[in-house]
Amino acid sequence: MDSMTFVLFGATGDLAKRKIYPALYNLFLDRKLPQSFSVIGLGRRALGDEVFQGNVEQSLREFSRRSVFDPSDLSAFISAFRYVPLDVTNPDDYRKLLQVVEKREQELNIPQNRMFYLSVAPEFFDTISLNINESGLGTGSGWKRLIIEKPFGHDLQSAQELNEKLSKAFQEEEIYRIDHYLGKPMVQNLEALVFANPVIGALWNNRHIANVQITASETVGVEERAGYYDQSGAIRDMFQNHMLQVLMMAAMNRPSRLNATEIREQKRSVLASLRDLPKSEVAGSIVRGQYGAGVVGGKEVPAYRDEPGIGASSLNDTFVAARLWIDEPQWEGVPFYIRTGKRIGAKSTRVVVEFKNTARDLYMTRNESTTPNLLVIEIGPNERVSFFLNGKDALNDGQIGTLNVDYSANLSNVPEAYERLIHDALRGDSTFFAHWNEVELAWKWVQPVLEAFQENQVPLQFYPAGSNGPEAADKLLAENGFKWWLDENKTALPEPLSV
Ligand SMILES: NC(=O)C1=CN([C@@H]2O[C@H](COP(=O)(O)OP(=O)(O)OC[C@H]3O[C@@H](n4cnc5c(N)ncnc54)[C@H](OP(=O)(O)O)[C@@H]3O)[C@@H](O)[C@H]2O)C=CC1
Ligand SMILES: O=C1O[C@H](COP(=O)(O)O)[C@@H](O)[C@H](O)[C@H]1O
Repeated sequence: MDSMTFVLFGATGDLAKRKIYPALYNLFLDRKLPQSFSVIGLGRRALGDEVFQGNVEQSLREFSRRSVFDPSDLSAFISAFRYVPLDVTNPDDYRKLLQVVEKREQELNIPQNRMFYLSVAPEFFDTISLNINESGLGTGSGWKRLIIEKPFGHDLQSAQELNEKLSKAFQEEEIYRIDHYLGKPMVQNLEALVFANPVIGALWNNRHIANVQITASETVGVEERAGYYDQSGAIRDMFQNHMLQVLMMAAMNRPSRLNATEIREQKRSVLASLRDLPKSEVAGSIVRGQYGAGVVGGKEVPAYRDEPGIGASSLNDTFVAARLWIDEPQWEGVPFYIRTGKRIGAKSTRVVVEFKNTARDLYMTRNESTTPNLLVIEIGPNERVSFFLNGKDALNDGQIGTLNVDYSANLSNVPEAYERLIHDALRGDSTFFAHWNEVELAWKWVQPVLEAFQENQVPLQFYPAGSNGPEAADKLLAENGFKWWLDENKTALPEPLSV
């Protein structure tokens, strides 16, 4: 791997502390960082190198997935860190930064390969990229790359404007837009499950699949992010990015090769084939919800409108459910349902594929009922793949019951999303980053939904905290003769045989 300088904007912030430093440290211990590297942290605070290095060490002790710290590893890692006070809006500060970067490159005798990581508020993304360009930081003799956090715009127009500005300083292949869902092992695994298993791949079409359900439910509420979340809602915070990324990964066609260009092209093609949802039809296909007071994990929690920083009449969506259609022959007639919400009874991110129940008629002649075969792919908090099949229950006169073929991954100590993604970016592999084409198409699809919400054309459905979301989300499936398949605690997955 190329030696490089990692320039971190937002080095004193929450994300750096909780995710980026632990990720870099784990990569260092796993020998996945280059032999020589330099990290330059930036923020407005006036810190010296030593204090900064102490803060980095503190964050490792608090947030790293490893709990044992070898002093020599730790000091070798920490010694790569320097701090430069910088206001992102001040061009002079970038010139000072350039001097420090160059000095470190000379000391370490490394090429001018520079990774710029923007872990700051999105309103600074364009200013920073412009200043990187104008200060000479971005015109060294090595490569330059930009890792950029979400959110990428707050609607179609702002995303296009941002992209336009970024593209003045960075080529598309130099931009790595983080979507941490793409760093999750089971999201990455969707491709292998379908394309490395002919037995599943052969069924991956409308002849065999009745519907696909993608859920990301969370038990947490708005937490301390009222300012951001009340302007964003579930539709921007989760749906436009993470949920549509999972949809693309689940529904893409077979790539001819397993490289970034091919996989991203197949993903793009899923979004390009999504049936448009005109504003006038949003209310028929989208459910918009907000949590009321309730009980989550045995604890009483307040309604969204009573959360600190949220207005008493906020119409913000904390839950969204949607029915989507992909206008490709492979998926004709197969509804894809997506739902995501906060303050739901259980934390669960999963894809459930319901197969057509063609065995039903045969077994009905014996007064027995079969359950549709289900493939359940749990993305988090556990990683698991389960097949729910039908079989004879020896303990019940050989009647048909549900067999569960279950694979549970023990991923307790595997690299977490930020490690995998930063490692990929350092290697120049953009497969699991969001390409502009995907981001733009995602905003294009979502834009009429944003407008319909804004104009209050979609009724806001209240649901008690701790429930599964508004009943209207169940009706969305019932209209097509389906129901949500939930997790074991929430009863609706078929009860497996005890044999
Ligand atoms: N925190 C999280 O879990 C997640 C965050 N994100 C995204 O990551 C980014 C960072 O979030 P987070 O770390 O939570 O934010 P924080 O508010 O915790 O940190 C913001 C950082 O920006 C720096 N900063 C603010 N203004 C300036 C300025 N004018 N010049 C230079 N530096 C400045 C701050 O440093 P100082 O105060 O020293 O100036 C600080 O280091 C955001 O885009 C967010 O959306 C995405 C997913 C999850
Ligand atoms: O990006 C975000 O994701 C989290 C959910 O992530 P997960 O990995 O825990 O599923 C969500 O809570 C947050 O609001 C959103 O900004």
